[in-house]
Amino acid sequence: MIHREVADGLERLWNVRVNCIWEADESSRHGEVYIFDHVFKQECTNSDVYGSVVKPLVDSFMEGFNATIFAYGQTSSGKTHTILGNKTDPGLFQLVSNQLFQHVADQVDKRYLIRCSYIEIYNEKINDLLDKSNQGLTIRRYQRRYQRKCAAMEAVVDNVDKVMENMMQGNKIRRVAATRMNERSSRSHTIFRIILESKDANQKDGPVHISYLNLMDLAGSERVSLTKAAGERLKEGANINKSLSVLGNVIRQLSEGKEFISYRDSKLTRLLSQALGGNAKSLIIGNVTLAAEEETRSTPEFAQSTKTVKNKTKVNILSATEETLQGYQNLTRDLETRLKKQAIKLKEMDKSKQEYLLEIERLKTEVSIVGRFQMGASASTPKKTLRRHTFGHYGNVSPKKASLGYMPLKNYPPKEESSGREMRPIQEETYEEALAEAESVIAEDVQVYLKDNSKNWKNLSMSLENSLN
Ligand SMILES: Nc1ncnc2c1ncn2[C@@H]1O[C@H](COP(=O)(O)OP(=O)(O)OP(=O)(O)O)[C@@H](O)[C@H]1O
Repeated sequence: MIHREVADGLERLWNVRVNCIWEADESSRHGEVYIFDHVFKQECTNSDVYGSVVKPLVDSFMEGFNATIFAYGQTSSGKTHTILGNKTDPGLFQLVSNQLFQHVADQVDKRYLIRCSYIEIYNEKINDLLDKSNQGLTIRRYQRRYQRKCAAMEAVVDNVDKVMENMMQGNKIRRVAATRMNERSSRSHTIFRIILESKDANQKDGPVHISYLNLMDLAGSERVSLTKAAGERLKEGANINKSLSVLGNVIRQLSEGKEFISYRDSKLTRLLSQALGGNAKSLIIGNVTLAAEEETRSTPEFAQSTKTVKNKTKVNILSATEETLQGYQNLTRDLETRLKKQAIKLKEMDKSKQEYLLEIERLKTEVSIVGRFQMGASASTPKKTLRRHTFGHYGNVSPKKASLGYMPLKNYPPKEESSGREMRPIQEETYEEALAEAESVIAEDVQVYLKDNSKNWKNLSMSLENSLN
């Protein structure tokens, strides 16, 4: 029983001993004793579960058999805790990965390639948890093996940390929500798949063994009367219950030896078809709470029906040609993944380019505003003022010339420019030179002005000539 159940003062309604579980109330009309390979008491840890039932399955996986482990049970019964665990009680993810990479390190005469993928089935839609952009995947048969898979991203992993990194990355986007029964209730079924390819290091063209290990955390069945779900949670709950009910039907059909098995009725059963009646060794972990009657009963009943399902398992060996094909497929997949990443990068670069272009445009506008301001300032200053101040003028000047910045020589140097600096007295020859230069400057001005204002050239030349006299 978990903290919430203890805090709510719930009673223990089930008894557990060795490999049996039965209802504490003997008078219950369901007073059946359910017997399994193992029944773990509530004091047991994930490591106890792993050591007893999971490790042998992982051993088979490493020998080349497909394997599937799924956690099944009502909402809040501890499925995610079993698969993910916590710091003090590591989950199957961590324990399986430790075993796998320890095995790989020990086998010096073998070469391995290990990949992993992580998907969720949410409201009957398959989403890639390792690649956010890869959503709504379709299920396909592959390699003439009647296996089904979807084009999820496969990440190459070569140590435990990388497996955990991928798992944590996927968990960040897995659909989880708070319900009345569980603060972090899984709203989707997840499948973490490890693909192991191995071959003899000394045989160049030797056979390749390939096997799949699926670690599944199913969403929990839930009763609306207990969860009080509404809106989106209600829709999710309905989808979860529906897919679990299809799973129950498939198990029943398999256990009754029916010819037609309704795998196609849900995405979950289609993806699980290998694990249920196909080429895989499967382990079902039924999670229950001892504090509920009816909901808890449904789990041992389901688990019991799976016991009669017979799978046909064999080691998967790829021929040399298939290995090559597999290699090409891997290469294509890697390239596709890299292409996708590049496309995302390009998009980002394009975005930054757009931002740069906008910035350039903004700076250009600023420059032109400053330019206009400077032009305006120079337009308001008589163009020749400075030049003429350098040599000054003799005698009186006409009002027009004065407006252009000319001044009588007797006023030279201008008071406002004296600023404490002593000016050189103007010599007679200097004046002659200055006058000659002034005339040439004015002639230049006239030429320029005439060019620009050809219509008014006569008036202007006259006025300039007048002002010089
Ligand atoms: N064996 C355990 N030891 C300690 N805490 C546990 C154990 N099992 C479950 N819990 C706690 O109970 C709560 C519900 O567990 P968990 O989320 O694993 O349930 P679940 O079956 O995955 O639920 P859902 O189907 O709603 O996702 C969590 O807070 C979890 O930490």
